[in-house]
Amino acid sequence: MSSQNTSASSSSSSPPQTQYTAFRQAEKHFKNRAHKGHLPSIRKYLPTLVDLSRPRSGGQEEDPVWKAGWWSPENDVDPASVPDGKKKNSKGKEREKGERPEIDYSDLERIKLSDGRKGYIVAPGCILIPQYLSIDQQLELLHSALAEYTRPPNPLSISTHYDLPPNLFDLYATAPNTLVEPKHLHQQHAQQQRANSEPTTDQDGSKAEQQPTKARGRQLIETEPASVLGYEEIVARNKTWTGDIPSDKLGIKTVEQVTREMRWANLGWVYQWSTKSYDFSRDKPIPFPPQLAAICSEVVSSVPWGEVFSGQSPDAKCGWENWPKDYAPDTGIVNFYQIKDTLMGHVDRSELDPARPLVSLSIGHAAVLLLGSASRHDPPRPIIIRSGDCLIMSGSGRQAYHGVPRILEGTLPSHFELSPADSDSFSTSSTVKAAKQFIASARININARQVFPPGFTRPTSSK
Ligand SMILES: O=C(O)CCC(=O)C(=O)O
Ligand SMILES: [Fe+2]
Repeated sequence: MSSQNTSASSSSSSPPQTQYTAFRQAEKHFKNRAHKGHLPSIRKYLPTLVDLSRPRSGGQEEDPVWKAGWWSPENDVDPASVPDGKKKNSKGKEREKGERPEIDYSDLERIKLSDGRKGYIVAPGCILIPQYLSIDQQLELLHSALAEYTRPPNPLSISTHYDLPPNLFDLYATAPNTLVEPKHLHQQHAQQQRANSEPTTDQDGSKAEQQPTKARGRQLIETEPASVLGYEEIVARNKTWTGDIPSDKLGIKTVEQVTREMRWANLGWVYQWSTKSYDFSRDKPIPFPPQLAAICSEVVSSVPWGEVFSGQSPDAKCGWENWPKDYAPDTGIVNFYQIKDTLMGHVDRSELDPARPLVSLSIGHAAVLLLGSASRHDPPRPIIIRSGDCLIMSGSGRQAYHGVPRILEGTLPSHFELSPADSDSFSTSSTVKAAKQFIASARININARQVFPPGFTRPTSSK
């Protein structure tokens, strides 16, 4: 979890390229939207690129990434070297598709799950299972993510700032012009707001979006891993935390606008973005959705963990022997990305067990996911992550930097398209139709984790 923002990187005030870490360089490459008509070249990253779910050439479903022009040779041009007047604009004409290169996966170790599916070890402890979710599961999760997981008491990125109706997504479907008031109209926090208006900066010096202003980003602060701090220290530190402060810069909006601004929904144990830790002052977590827990536990129990960690001495002791029996997610984040949104490189280290699997499911548009190592100085591997893919991060892979610098426009699989049958049919519910409308310009990522290792007893005195 890290700072998610919507701004394209600026070049004028940024430090020279050499000061950037390898992770940041890749991030900037894929984020760049400064040159219209030039998508960043995916081919430039071909030697390490992973795109395991792409439909076979000549198959029934055309590869949407290819169809959208991401392989086009024109994208290999360094946009900075094209004089302004000569910039090509692909608007109005079909993009040149280029040739789909073959990708060499010989360095990826393949594993067989107990249900017969294939998984690929894309980094130590990190397994990509292409097309793990069936089309029906993708459609069901799309609907649950929007219509169920956004309901109270689950916190949403926008709930700090707006007085939200409890049935937000029903209204999005049936009365999208319903007005929503910002909280600051009722609450006075003038002093804290002034303090909060200082911009935050990430390690490379680029600005992380200010959370209060746009009610969407996440503030970045570096903290020690929860497994190092320990439960009692986290509880002690959080005693002074009084909650996030509503922005004073927001006006009245419609339900449709705030829903499109929503960046995340929190499941289970509540994560505090500003302290980068879970709120352990509650007796128990908000109940985690059982169907989602079942999907995540099932995939974890079907992985041959012994093979995944064979030959990795530090990971040999990470406790993987127990996961098939006792993995039970108790927290999760649902990320909602509009096409221009990005998620900055980060490590998820707020769970008390630093090695237990994080299960990450993708729905809707494809994206470029950068997966690095525990150091930002190692070049990350770009992975085209597509709807239905499942990525599991575990063992030392939980310390790996990762981020989503680009959502790939034009890559929505056809099963999400609103069909004439959907539009005419009274039996298709309004929220099912609205979910398809939402995903037409979005990607959803649902990731599940387990904060407490099984058998952990919370000291009652320190809650
Ligand atoms: O969107 C994704 O695939 C990754 C999300 C993620 O890394 C996070 O929420 O921590
Ligand atoms: Fe993450």
